[in-house]
Amino acid sequence: MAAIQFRLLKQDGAARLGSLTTPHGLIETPIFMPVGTQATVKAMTPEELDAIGARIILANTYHLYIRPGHELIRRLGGLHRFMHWDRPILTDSGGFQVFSLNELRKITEEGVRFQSHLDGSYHTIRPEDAVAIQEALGSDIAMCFDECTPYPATHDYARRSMELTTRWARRCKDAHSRGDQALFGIVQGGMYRDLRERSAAELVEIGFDGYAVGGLSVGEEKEHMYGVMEWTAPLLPADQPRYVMGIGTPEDLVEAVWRGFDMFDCVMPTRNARNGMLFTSFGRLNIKGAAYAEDQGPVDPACGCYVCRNYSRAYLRHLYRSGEILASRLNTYHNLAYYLDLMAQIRAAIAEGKFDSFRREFHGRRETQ
Ligand SMILES: CNc1nc2c(CCNCC3CCCC3)c3nc(N)[nH]c(=O)c3cc2[nH]1
Ligand SMILES: [Zn+2]
Repeated sequence: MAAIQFRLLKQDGAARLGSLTTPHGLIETPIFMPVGTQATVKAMTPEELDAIGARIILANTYHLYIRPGHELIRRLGGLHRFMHWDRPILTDSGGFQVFSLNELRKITEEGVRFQSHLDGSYHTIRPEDAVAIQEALGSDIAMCFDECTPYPATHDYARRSMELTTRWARRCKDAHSRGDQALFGIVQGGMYRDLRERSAAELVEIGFDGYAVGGLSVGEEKEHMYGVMEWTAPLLPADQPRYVMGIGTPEDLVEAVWRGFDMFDCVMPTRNARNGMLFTSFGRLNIKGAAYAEDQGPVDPACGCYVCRNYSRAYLRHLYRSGEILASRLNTYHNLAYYLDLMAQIRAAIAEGKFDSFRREFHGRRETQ
């Protein structure tokens, strides 16, 4: 049987309510996927992730290849056992990380040659290697090895980059043989409609278990980001998952769902938490602000999470200013709970056919505190 089964349960405009069945359990979509780069969602235990409703998390091929090594993880029973997470895992192929972590990298037809960001040793990752690493890790969903086209890029560069990504996608599919693991293609093409349409068509022609849209959230203006989403989503099979990579803020999530996407990942809720930036139903809140020094209220009165039920803004501000480890833990817990609860609200709105009014109301009540 196929590694995953996607069922489209309801449409509300372009927004979709779906369910994704994987070997490690069922996922309701639209879904936000917490990022766990080095086999951990920073500052959170798997039990805490489960308690706030996380149903799939991300890990990264590049980081785990560099340290501790994918063969070690294979020998120890795979990534689920290694990190004590028995729900679905999606691994990114490392393309984006190689480009963003290593100035000294060289892209050739064969693959990418780069120096380890840890010890400077030289490595080459080819599409076939990226697939083999993900098979060793045993993630439920693997991503093709792609080039995330930088922004800005000329049409000519974006075309050549997209064509390379398509040739690499073909090689990834030919190399992929793990039957209980899905493989997603990644649409590229920069900010050019003709290239995005070609990339989507070429990947659908090759045939994958799901499709991601890459090359976004790389510094482009919002209208470019939303434009690419609008052009691309309708070209991807309606009965398969659509994942837009590296997205995004709560506002971006609502806009991407509205344009027909099902899966999202972003480091913001976890990374911003460690910097004291908290997400709430009324916008962002900077917990180190002096205004909160004696504020006995919760981060967000509308949030029912463990942190908002038991700790005051004053206490969280104290922890953060004191550099306490608990500051990262509680801030991360709340931010992820907020993101996951937002997705639950979005799913409920689509189920009731009320996503349009949800979207208007959502944007209407937000500004940074
Ligand atoms: C933040 N913006 C952004 N992220 C992108 C990412 C990374 C998505 N997040 C992966 C997790 C982070 C570390 C562990 C896995 C992209 N990844 C790929 N393969 N291709 C992109 O075009 C691609 C494009 C992206 N744009
Ligand atoms: Zn909360």
